Amino acid sequence: MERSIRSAHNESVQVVVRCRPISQKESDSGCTTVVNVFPSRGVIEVQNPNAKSENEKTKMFTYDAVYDMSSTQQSIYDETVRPLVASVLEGYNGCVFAYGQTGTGKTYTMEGVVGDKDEQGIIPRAFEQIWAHINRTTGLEFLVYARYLEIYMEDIRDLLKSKNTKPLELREMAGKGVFVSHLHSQTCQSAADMMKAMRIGNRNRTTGVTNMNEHSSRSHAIFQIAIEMAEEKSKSVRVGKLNLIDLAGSERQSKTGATGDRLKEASKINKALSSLGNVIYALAENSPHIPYRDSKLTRLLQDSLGGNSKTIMIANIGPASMNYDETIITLRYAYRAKSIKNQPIKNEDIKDAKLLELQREIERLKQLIAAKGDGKVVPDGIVLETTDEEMESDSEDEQEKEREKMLEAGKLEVDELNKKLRTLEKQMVHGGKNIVDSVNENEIKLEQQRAEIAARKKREIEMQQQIELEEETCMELKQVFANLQQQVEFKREKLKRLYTKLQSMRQEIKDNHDEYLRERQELVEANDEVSLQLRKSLMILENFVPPEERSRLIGLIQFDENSDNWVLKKEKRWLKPGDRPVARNYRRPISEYAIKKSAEPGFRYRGENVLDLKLDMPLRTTQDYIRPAICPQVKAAVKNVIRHDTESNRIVIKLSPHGFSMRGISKSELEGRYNKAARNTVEVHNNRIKPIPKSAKPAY
Ligand SMILES: Nc1ncnc2c1ncn2[C@@H]1O[C@H](COP(=O)(O)OP(=O)(O)OP(=O)(O)O)[C@@H](O)[C@H]1O
Repeated sequence: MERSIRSAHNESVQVVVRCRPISQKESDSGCTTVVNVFPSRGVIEVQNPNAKSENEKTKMFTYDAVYDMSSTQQSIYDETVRPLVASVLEGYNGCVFAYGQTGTGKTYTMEGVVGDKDEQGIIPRAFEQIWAHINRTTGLEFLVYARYLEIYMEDIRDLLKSKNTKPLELREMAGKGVFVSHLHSQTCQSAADMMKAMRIGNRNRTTGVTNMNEHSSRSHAIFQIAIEMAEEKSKSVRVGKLNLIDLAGSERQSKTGATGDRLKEASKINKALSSLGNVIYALAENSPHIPYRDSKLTRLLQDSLGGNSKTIMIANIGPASMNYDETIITLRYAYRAKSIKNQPIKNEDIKDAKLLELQREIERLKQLIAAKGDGKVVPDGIVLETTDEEMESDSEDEQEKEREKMLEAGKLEVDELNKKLRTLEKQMVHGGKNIVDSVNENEIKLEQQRAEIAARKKREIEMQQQIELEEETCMELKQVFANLQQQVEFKREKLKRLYTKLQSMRQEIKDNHDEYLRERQELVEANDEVSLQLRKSLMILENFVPPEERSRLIGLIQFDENSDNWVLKKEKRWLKPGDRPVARNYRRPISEYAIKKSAEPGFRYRGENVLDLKLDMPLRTTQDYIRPAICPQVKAAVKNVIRHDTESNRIVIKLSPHGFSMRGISKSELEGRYNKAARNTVEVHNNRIKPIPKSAKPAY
């Protein structure tokens, strides 16, 4: 899709934080509330329940807006999301995503209680706003479609299709950015249509139970809405796109009680979220490399973070003391995200919009119907008007019959075309259609008032933050000191305040440094593991793969941008006459016997790639050797015989005849070795080591 070339202005990602009420489970387990929210100043304060010093006690963060436990779904929507959806309706890209620890209210904020007017979340409210706008706007034609996908364990799934479909691929195209290929687009004609799509998708979404949340979202879910709009009969189309994202929760495995598959799932979730954190970090630091390619989530969010979208991040936190660490991590991420700058641009004059295609098809059908409808054209383009000569040659009756038959067929075709036209026209929505229903004076006034209040509140927070900042610098100037003592007192007070601030900043730097060290350690460990794997693979390649096969593989390997992975190209093999094809890289049962054989364990083809094979380990190893059990009586009898024989110097140790020649040890050398340990008590005779009777003299 082309984008208009317009000078874009920088706009920061808007970050808001919402703290949910303490849950019954948390208060039952004796947790206290450690989060204080100051909505009028946009400030969140968190008390460290395990603080060892005064400096560690309170942490303070400032955001664009903060919402406390009593905040309503309506206020969050009106104050933060409504202006963004209004921009999308003008042709901008918009993105709202909820981030936070598991069980902190991301799904509640994004979806809420579906069907409950007060409790419904951002997604259903956005549907209402979009359709209220369309129904009120006259003179515009709209084409609206929805897509719903989830990223589960790094696989992309279409939530509007049945659950067991193949994972979808990510693609990247110049001018179109990153997109998911073959994702189903559901055309919508009302908010109800969108709600239906959302319900279908939610039924297909992967959820599970964890210690922290009974209905935990185990995947990242993205609801995409595209709104194409054009003035009637105009060829200039604008497209607004909205991404509404409910991320899976960040979590500590120990807290969620994850084991087995759930643990694997959790580590994938954490990996994707940590790559999101890395992208946020790199953008905030203005790093030259932004690691978007590290996960599918970050690739899909590329436009929303540092791209051409207007973006709101909603960081969800819980107030309980037991979640202090996770809360701080979320607040830090959110704080970093504040400095990300996007360049939103209006998508205008889009040449490959579906709306244009639809308009063209409708126009074509209309022309076809008009041509067929006036009775001149029947199927296969036969012209019904007959010439005088023809009239003369055929009988009138026959001609009449023929004509009726053709007209009938023509009518059927026109009906079919009309049906098709109606279906296509239905997909396109003419703005202002339900103007009577939706233009309720009071409702519009109320909406305007809400928008005004929201804008005023935003201004107030900004002003308050500005005032607090300036207060520190201007206070001194404003103060008129009665005497020197007062001045000293004031300065001491100021110094104290600044010192506290300095201490808290030092602590924050220390915490950040500790976190950095921890992350670095994790990276080093991950790197070590990857290096080990690499070394192992290289070792196999160097020692077990013939050089010609190795260079063939190197020639075939290439990086696939779409799957973001290395793949083996298909090799073109030109067979010379008489050559027999050899199975490479795959098993190729060619006869019934081979098929039967291939089912047997250990069966292999000559041409198989050894890299794909697992080592056939022996069924038993020497380590597994279990001595045969000997009954104690037999053991005692054998011991007794040995003792008796040793005492009477009759023991003979039989040597393998190869022992000498293989090792090249001479008779005298062997005797020397044994006698060194056995104090001149053995002799070698006819390959046998014999103890020398105590009475006899050594032979040398
Ligand atoms: N602001 C709120 N007011 C009232 N209840 C809330 C609020 N936020 C969350 N809850 C309740 O907390 C519970 C967990 O919320 P939710 O499922 O939305 O969490 P989540 O962050 O989406 O979790 P996960 O990451 O595991 O999917 C739900 O029962 C929800 O109703």
